Amino acid sequence: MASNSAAVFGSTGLVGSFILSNLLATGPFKPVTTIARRAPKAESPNLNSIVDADTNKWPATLIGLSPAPHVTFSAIGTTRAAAGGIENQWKIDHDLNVEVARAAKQAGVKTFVFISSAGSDGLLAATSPYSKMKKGVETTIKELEFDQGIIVRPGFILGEREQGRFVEGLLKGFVHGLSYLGLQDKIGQEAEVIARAAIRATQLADEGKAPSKHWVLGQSDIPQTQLNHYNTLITMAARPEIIGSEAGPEKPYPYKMEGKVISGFGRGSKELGIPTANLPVDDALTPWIANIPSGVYFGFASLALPASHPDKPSSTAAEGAFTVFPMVMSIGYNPFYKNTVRSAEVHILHKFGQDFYDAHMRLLILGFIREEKDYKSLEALIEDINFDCEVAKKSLAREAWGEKRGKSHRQGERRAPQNILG
Ligand SMILES: Cc1cc2nc3c(=O)[nH]c(=O)nc-3n(C[C@H](O)[C@H](O)[C@H](O)COP(=O)(O)O)c2cc1C
Ligand SMILES: Nc1ncnc2c1ncn2[C@@H]1O[C@H](COP(=O)(O)OP(=O)(O)O)[C@@H](O)[C@H]1O
Repeated sequence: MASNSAAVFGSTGLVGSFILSNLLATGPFKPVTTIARRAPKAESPNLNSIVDADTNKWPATLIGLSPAPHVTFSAIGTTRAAAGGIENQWKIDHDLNVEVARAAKQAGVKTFVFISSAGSDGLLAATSPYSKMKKGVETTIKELEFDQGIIVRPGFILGEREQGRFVEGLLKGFVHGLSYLGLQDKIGQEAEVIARAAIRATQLADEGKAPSKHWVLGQSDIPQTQLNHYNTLITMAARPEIIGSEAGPEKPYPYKMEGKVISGFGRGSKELGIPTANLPVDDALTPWIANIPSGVYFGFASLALPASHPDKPSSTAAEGAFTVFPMVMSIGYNPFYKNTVRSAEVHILHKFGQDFYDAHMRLLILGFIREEKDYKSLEALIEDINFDCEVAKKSLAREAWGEKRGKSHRQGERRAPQNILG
């Protein structure tokens, strides 16, 4: 059994897809196996995706995995409407989860994580069928006596479901509104926050820091656990200066997005001395963005600067022509500032003589540097961002990442070649 392999069930759902993308982007887990009815959206050389429409076969498939996964996550769940009635929902939310947990035990899985629900242990557990299903699975996991059982009990799960649900959209607005009152963490949690808490809990368990062998994370533990994740997972000393293979960007990269540069909160230049050009985050235009981990990425930005802009090179005098620059960017909630809306902000590695709001910007995202973190001081945030800039510069300076154009990038004078910008 490899101590760093993981399996994820429910990987095409809301929380499961974030568990998968966070494991692939940041986790030390290799390989990450998914067993699902459909292939997950995530791509990675470390992903072992097993697609099988017959859920009855999943337990045997899990038992047959070699090496057996060290950790297994189950975020399997559906709705009564999607399942076509409560009986069918029971077969998935209860029976399938129970079968998967039993198979995991038989396979020798050490840590089993189940995404349950906040109602599973209160008054509701006795009355609501949904809570009964979750409670039934929790009881099985406890009885199976894994080395470590982890039960995550979120309230409302906030985030864009693949199908996009209207009611959920309304709820999201309502619960986000509560964040101003300091109540959001107690009522509903972002899908990505739940996923990170689940992953971080497995790491704490491996470090012998789980409070018990059957660890239940309640609603207010969830943001706290993932905050620990931000604070302790990455230390400067452990950060690599170069990211990615010498041979060039690997799947799932590149990601592309584009749009007009919009205003942010005006903190970049004023507070940090690091201006960031913001692009609107639109899940409809860039569906991949809903499922990628929040964090710091790097790549190239092409800008259509107006003819009047002092940084517009004479060689690209034509209006609408693009100039390419290396960039580092943050996608997420900026935990230091506790934003409740996800933003995409690009710091271009070039000193500009003038702003370029409204200019059209195209991004080619080639790799992931690190997760976003909370910081004790503004200085610590600035120090980390400056280190990110160095990582981006060094990583992009390699030939397969665009070094051939290194000079022109630095001067911002030519388009990047076809093999990179496509
Ligand atoms: C490379 C890079 C890394 C960043 N990392 C973090 C981070 O770890 N945590 C955080 O709270 N904000 C992070 N930020 C976001 C800054 O907090 C953000 O740019 C700042 O709040 C400016 O916001 P504004 O553009 O809305 O004015 C990062 C920004 C950049 C460009
Ligand atoms: N190197 C750079 N990278 C990104 N934006 C820059 C850079 N230099 C100047 N800018 C300009 O600064 C703006 C961002 O300023 P900032 O203070 O972060 O405010 P806000 O994020 O609220 O718009 C960008 O939209 C862009 O027009």
